Amino acid sequence: MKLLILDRDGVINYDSDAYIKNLAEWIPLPGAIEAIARLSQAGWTVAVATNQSGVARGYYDLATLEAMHARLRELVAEQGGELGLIVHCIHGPDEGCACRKPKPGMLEQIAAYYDVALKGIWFVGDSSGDLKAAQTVDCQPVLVKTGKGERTLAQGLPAGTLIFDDLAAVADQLLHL
Ligand SMILES: O=P(O)(O)OC[C@@H](O)[C@H]1O[C@@H](OP(=O)(O)O)[C@@H](O)[C@@H](O)[C@@H]1O
Ligand SMILES: [Mg+2]
Ligand SMILES: [Zn+2]
Repeated sequence: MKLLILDRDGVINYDSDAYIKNLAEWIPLPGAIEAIARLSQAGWTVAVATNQSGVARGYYDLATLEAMHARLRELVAEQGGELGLIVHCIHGPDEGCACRKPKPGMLEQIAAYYDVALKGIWFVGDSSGDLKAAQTVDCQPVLVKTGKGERTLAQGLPAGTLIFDDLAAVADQLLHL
C-alpha cells in the first residue's frame, strides 16, 4: 500500500504562532490541496496526524476542528482526490497523553487503521516534533520548508531527514515528476 502521512499546520495549511483558531484562519498553502489530490489519484493513501492543543487550551472546540477537516476533505474532493484518515491529538502538553507528537501514537493509530507497518513510510512535517515522532517508529522523516520548516531546519535535523520546499515538491518526487 502506498501510504503517506502528513502533519497539518505548516504542511497542508498556513500555520500561526497564534494557532489556527477558526475556519477563516484555516487557509491551504499553495499547491497543497492539489498535491494531495494528485497523489490520491495516483493510488496513494494520504493520512494526517496533527497536534491540536488549541482545543485543550480553549482556543477552539472540537466542532471547529472538525469543520476545518470537513473543508479540507471537500477541497481535495473538488480536485478529484480523496483524503484518508485524519488523526488529531487535542490534549495539552502537560496531560501526558500517548498521542501528542513527538510521541508516535498518532502514527501508530494510522498504521493500525490501515494494517500496515510504519517502517519507511514518509511522514511529512514542519516541526521537530514531527521528525522525532517519525524517527521513533522508523518512518522516513520529511521536512518541508513551509510553516515552521525553516526554523526547524535551522535547529538541526534527525539524520536522514529528507528536505523539500513544500508539499507540492514532495508529491512531485513521489510521482517522479
Ligand atoms: O503542525 P500540527 O501538528 O498540525 O499543529 C500545530 C498546531 O497545533 C499548533 O501547535 C502549537 O504547538 P503546541 O501544541 O502549543 O506545543 C504551536 O506550534 C502553534 O503555532 C501551532 O499552530
Ligand atoms: Mg506543523
Ligand atoms: Zn493526545
